[in-house]
Amino acid sequence: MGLKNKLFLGTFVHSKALDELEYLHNAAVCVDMSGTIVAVEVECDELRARETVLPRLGWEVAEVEVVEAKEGQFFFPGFIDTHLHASQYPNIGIFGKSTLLDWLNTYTFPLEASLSDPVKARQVYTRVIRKTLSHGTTCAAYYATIDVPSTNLLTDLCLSHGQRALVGRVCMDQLSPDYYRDASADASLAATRASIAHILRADPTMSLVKPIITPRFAPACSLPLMRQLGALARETSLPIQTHISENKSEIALVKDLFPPSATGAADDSYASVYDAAGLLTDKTVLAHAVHLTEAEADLVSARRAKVSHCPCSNSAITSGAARVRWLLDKGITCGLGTDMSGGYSPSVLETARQAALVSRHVVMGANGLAPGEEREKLSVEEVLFLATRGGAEVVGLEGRVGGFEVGMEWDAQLVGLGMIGEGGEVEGEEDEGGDVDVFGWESWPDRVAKWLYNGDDRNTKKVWVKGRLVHQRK
Ligand SMILES: O=c1[nH]c(=O)c2nc[nH]c2[nH]1
Ligand SMILES: [Zn+2]
Repeated sequence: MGLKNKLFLGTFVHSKALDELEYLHNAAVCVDMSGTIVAVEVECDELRARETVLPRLGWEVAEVEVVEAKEGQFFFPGFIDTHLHASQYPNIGIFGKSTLLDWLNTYTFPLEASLSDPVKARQVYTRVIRKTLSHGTTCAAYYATIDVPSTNLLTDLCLSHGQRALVGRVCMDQLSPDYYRDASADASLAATRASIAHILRADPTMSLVKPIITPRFAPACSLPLMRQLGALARETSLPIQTHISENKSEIALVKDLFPPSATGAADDSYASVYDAAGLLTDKTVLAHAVHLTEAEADLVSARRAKVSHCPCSNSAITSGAARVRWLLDKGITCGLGTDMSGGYSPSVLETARQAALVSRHVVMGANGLAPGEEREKLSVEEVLFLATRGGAEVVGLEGRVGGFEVGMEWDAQLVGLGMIGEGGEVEGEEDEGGDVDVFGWESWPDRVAKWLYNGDDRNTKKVWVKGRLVHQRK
């Protein structure tokens, strides 16, 4: 791929802990040809890096590519979108006043079914990858559709565009329209195996793309199918993604469809249905988890399953306000999901902003719950943790991406804010800051807060995955 050793210079910001961002100023990060961070040096300008760090690494100074963050710019880990439907991208913003079950039938199933057209699938999947990369999403956990060839195409496009991804063929063999349903549990399993085999052929070491077993959600899956997918997860050690407790009517439907007499579970809760089928593992990503009961959250925690918090979607299709602090207090690992197109935005930054705001609604009293305590509020630092390190743990990439440490891979974005000069103009033609104006007197935490609340893709200047430049703002 013609990759070179790289030297990144400037300010680096990443999460140290849930509520703590670390600011490394005047720092140098060296990334080798494989995309791995091999040195992180503070108090290190270009001269010092050339004279001491590069020789120590045995690198030819002339062959190193240097990328410098200018005044007002900083490097930040790439975002991890832990839940989105690549196939629904054309529908973002289109949901009217629907709620989950009518939204699926009205907007979603017809669109997903139409992507069995390979020309349309290529158009949509190319666009969603480009768009999410342009918003700094370096890793995405994608739902595709039930169609194997177009799901394979999504894998191929992630690889050619260089986006890290988990790709899931959607499994659904009941309670969905005739035109969009797997013919049987066995057919669903066989198709899933075919899409897994394709990924393993295309990326044998799963260095960029990994398969993820994807039962759509309990109502659309028969018990035999869920059990077979649970067995497949045990056989392959692959991750699982599904939805849980998003909407009250959905939960009532699950209780009707899966009584304990059928599942063998101790109760009729949504989490118990998945658990009884072997789908609640430490590699399971559960989207939403808005209305979990205390006992369900304890079960999710005991199984070490993860939660993808999708605040844009939960507000858009009126699902409710997930209690993230409560989930975190239970020891459940959480990340953020745009959940396009239940969610209206391709941006994890927007999702982080909405996570902060929804947590304030929890404090004010949402979901028919009594107003929560102040501490339910999520801070700027916390939502950015969820968008990076939290997301990495949700998708099983902790220690590999989500921060700037030796041994981690360089999945990163260069963020630029508008620096305002004395005349009130943005300094430097190409340094558009979008809605983020920085006057120069703000502290670094305040600059990052301004980015969180007003930033967008105009601030995402460059994006790398595994050391490869995969997006550059024109
Ligand atoms: O947000 C959601 N999007 C979906 O496509 C879906 N399918 C089942 N449940 C769902 N929830
Ligand atoms: Zn979803």
